[in-house]
Amino acid sequence: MKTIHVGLFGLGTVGAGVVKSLITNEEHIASRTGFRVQVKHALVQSFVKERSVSVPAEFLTMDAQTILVDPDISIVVEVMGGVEPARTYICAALLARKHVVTANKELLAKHGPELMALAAHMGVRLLFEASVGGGIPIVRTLQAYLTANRVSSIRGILNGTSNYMLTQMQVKQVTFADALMDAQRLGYAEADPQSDVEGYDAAYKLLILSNMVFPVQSTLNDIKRKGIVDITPDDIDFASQVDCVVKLIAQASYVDGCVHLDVSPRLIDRLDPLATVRDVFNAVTVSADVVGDLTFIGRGAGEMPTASAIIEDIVEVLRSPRTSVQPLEQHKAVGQDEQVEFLKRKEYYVRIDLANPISNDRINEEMRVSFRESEKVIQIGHSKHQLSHGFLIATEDEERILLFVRKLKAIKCVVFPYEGDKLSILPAQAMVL
Ligand SMILES: NC(=O)C1=CN([C@@H]2O[C@H](COP(=O)(O)OP(=O)(O)OC[C@H]3O[C@@H](n4cnc5c(N)ncnc54)[C@H](OP(=O)(O)O)[C@@H]3O)[C@@H](O)[C@H]2O)C=CC1
Ligand SMILES: N[C@@H](CC=O)C(=O)O
Repeated sequence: MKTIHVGLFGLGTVGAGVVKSLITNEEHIASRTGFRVQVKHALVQSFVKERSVSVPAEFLTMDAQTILVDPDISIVVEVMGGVEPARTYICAALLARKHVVTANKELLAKHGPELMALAAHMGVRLLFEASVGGGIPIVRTLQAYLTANRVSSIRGILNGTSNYMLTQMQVKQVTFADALMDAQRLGYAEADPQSDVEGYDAAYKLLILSNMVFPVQSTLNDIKRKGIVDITPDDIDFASQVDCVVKLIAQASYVDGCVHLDVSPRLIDRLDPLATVRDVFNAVTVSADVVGDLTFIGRGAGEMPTASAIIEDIVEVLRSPRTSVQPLEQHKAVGQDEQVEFLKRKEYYVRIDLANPISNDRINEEMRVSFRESEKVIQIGHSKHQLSHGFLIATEDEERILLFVRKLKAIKCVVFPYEGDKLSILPAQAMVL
């Protein structure tokens, strides 16, 4: 039986998971593919760092050339993260006619088209299942099993760290900082966790999916992005008062020849299927013209789920060293900044943090002058000392929310979409509870 030698760029959380599972499942993979798959070298930055997998000293290298010039290594797995030097090493591997498997969403979101073109030119494969949704097989499903469908939207939870943190804050009442530390300890967070909590990571993944299914090529600049950094336990509490939960939702829609991309926290109804997606789980609903809606759910981050996606890509290379799927023909986006009418948000969750306590009478008075009778406002809660107030507001004009906030001399205001149904069942008039 032939042995396939793999070179790893990186031996952190994901790299260690790949090594462990290739060892554990070596016989199983051999029986299913007819190949033995073994990692020969791993590129690291330190020889002395403690690792979750024990490897012989000669296995590690700090010189990328050890992998790049080794003729035995036919598949390179890039799990180091970041743009450089990952991009340079991947290009060098492709130029050396090695297949590349990567989990690097940031690199793909920023340089995906050029790397894919290089792989196609060199006649080798560049696979990236692990870059979106951790262990969920969403990338190949979209590429290979929805080719005859036209996709109209993708909506989901694409960042395991944020979802884990929001769940911990909701269920165990832990602070934002403690929840983040926990996510880092569990290996879910990026090396720079700002990428997770500021919504960049989810935006990279949304862009990768969007560019696979829509005929218009988008860039990171086309994404409206907001992360969970401003979310407080009060938001989670106010959300529960109206049977909602806070989730970081990534959404891509293709309407009238334009792609609309948005990553933001949202108050979603607790009966929304995404509301039950907890902890590190991710979920993606794809809507397509022939098949209808398909929902995928699974662990979106962590050592083993991500290793699973990488190994399935390695197996895919063994089965099909030449791609059989034609990429979608795309044209560049033009004039996409105008949101189409039905995508415009009209219902908002608003939290106002004030420097001094304020009475409900005063809030009521400001509301009367700030909002029209046709607009709807409910106060859904306030913190113990009335310093933090939560509202649901239905308005055609987001500016009026800011005007209302300014009148209260608030020091901080958080506004994001509300997707529950409490406002729709109210009569059209401003009111305070
Ligand atoms: N963690 C997860 O759940 C998931 C991660 N990903 C992606 O997978 C990739 C890896 O993530 P993860 O394993 O968590 O990251 P880690 O930070 O745990 O590991 C990174 C590894 O790369 C090595 N490395 C980094 N920079 C260099 C460099 N310049 N030269 C040599 N070696 C380098 C590090 O070496 P050393 O150990 O010596 O420091 C380390 O072994 C990232 O792109 C991430 O976005 C994708 C899906 C899920
Ligand atoms: N940091 C990422 C890791 C997987 O892509 C996440 O939390 O989702």
